[in-house]
Amino acid sequence: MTTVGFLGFGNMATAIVDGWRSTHTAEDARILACAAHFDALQDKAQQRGVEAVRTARDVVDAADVLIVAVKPYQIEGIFSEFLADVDWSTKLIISLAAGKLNSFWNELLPDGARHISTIPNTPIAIGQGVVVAEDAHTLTDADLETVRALFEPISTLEFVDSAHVSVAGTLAGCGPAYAAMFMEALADAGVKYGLQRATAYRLAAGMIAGTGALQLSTGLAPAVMKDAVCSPGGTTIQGVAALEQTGFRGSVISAIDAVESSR
Ligand SMILES: NC(=O)C1=CN([C@@H]2O[C@H](COP(=O)(O)OP(=O)(O)OC[C@H]3O[C@@H](n4cnc5c(N)ncnc54)[C@H](O)[C@@H]3O)[C@@H](O)[C@H]2O)C=CC1
Ligand SMILES: O=C(O)[C@@H]1CCC=N1
Repeated sequence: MTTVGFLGFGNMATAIVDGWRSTHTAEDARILACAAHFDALQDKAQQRGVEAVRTARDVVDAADVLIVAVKPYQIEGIFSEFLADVDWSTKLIISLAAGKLNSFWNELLPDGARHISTIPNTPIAIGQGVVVAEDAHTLTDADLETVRALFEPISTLEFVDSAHVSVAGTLAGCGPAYAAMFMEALADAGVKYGLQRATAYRLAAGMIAGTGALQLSTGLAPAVMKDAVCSPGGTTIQGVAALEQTGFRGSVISAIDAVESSR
């Protein structure tokens, strides 16, 4: 039986376990987790059939697959407590930490450590995530099969070269926040015109889900999809023109710029 250990059990770790539970993935694994506050962890873990343990060292010692789900800036401090005392070649390490790539892990861990850097996103909680994985890693073929077995049932797993893994992770990993803001703005507009908020959310979310599914299914360029909605002299093009006046596309690109320049 594989033991999967979560170092940190916050938003992303719980989303992954929720995704596994909703897709009957990793059902025969023992799953354990630690967090900064044991009492709060116990509730979250118990609800999900996860064993709560007190320290990072407890997780590391028990885990065959170690999922690093603490904030990126915490990693070195946490690992320094036991770095020299662990046989890292016995562990498959999956990092979720934004900005901590293969080169970081190569420097932190001794030769022979088996690690891969990924950036998941929150829709993984319902089995519809995107996981960006760096194509430079130190995993064996068998380890890669394990990564696929854990992530493919709950996400689209996309391997990206080291030079582009950061922006890919930003687009897919931070993107749900921006998509949620778009949904909120559409709903606010609906409410402004008298729609019930719950109705407005259903409409906005269904529209975004359907538009994404249409693109994935047809492979159409988003520009073509937009043109198909804009009849000549029609109403949608009025909205397109208004969005351009306030720099809609430029705003989105600036958001990605802001994330990338903060790394
Ligand atoms: N939230 C998201 O949408 C995404 C998050 N990530 C990455 O996932 C990682 C976790 O992010 P979130 O889950 O959002 O953060 P979070 O703040 O929700 O969870 C962090 C967890 O680490 C625990 N923790 C803090 N100090 C600890 C310590 N000394 N020892 C053990 N556990 C400790 C906290 O108690 C908490 O359970 C980050 O590295 C982030 O870059 C990556 C992609 C998307
Ligand atoms: O904002 C964050 O730090 C994480 C990284 C990717 C998405 N959320």
